[in-house]
Amino acid sequence: MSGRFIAIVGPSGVGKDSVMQALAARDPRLGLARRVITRPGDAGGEEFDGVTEAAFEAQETAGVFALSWRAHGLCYAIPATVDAVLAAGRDVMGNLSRSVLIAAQARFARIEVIALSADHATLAARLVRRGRETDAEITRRLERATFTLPQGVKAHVVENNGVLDDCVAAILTHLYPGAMACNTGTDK
Ligand SMILES: Nc1ncnc2c1ncn2[C@@H]1O[C@H](COP(=O)(O)OP(=O)(O)OP(=O)(O)O)[C@@H](O)[C@H]1O
Ligand SMILES: O=P(O)(O)OC[C@H]1O[C@H](OP(=O)(O)O)[C@H](O)[C@@H]1O
Repeated sequence: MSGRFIAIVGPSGVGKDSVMQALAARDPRLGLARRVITRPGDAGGEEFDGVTEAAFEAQETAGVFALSWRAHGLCYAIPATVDAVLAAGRDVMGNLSRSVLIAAQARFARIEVIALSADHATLAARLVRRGRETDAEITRRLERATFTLPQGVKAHVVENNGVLDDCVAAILTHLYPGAMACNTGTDK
């Protein structure tokens, strides 16, 4: 059976990248899709392929992306190379925009949507502490926090207000019910 594409979604600052990195470190069954983004490659945060807008559009036209979308003035994509990993039966996580979920459900034969949530004050404090965006950009990101999931999207909602490990454990239990999560790291 093919693997599942695990879409990790939620407002900016909710912890999508942190949770995905922790999941990948905790459980070798979970791969991580490396995104293509029109953001300077040294911006920090997740590992991604930074490209110019012209290069992005050329790759998009050439069909090398499984999914692509625009948000926060940037272009984002999940490369179609994930198909080979899924075909080999491996689950792969990807950080997606909530706006691309209908397309994602159509694109992948098996998909799980994990919607992370955190309260507004927590999101704001995290974005300021992370310091990747300007104050104005942070304000715009927080305004988008209430974006609702498109109708027809079936998501499993997991809170990430508290300890990251609790959120990670809840996701592993949902993805692999009844099975012991493989723990290759150390519990904190
Ligand atoms: N459970 C947590 N407790 C404390 N800090 C956290 C937790 N989860 C994430 N953070 C911190 O919050 C900040 C935002 O997390 P992260 O970049 O993973 O969010 P994101 O959802 O991927 O955001 P964006 O969509 O803007 O990329 C980071 O600095 C991260 O270290
Ligand atoms: O608000 P929505 O549309 O759900 O998410 C929009 C985009 O915001 C985040 O981008 P980044 O990782 O902060 O650059 C997400 O990863 C997504 O690509």
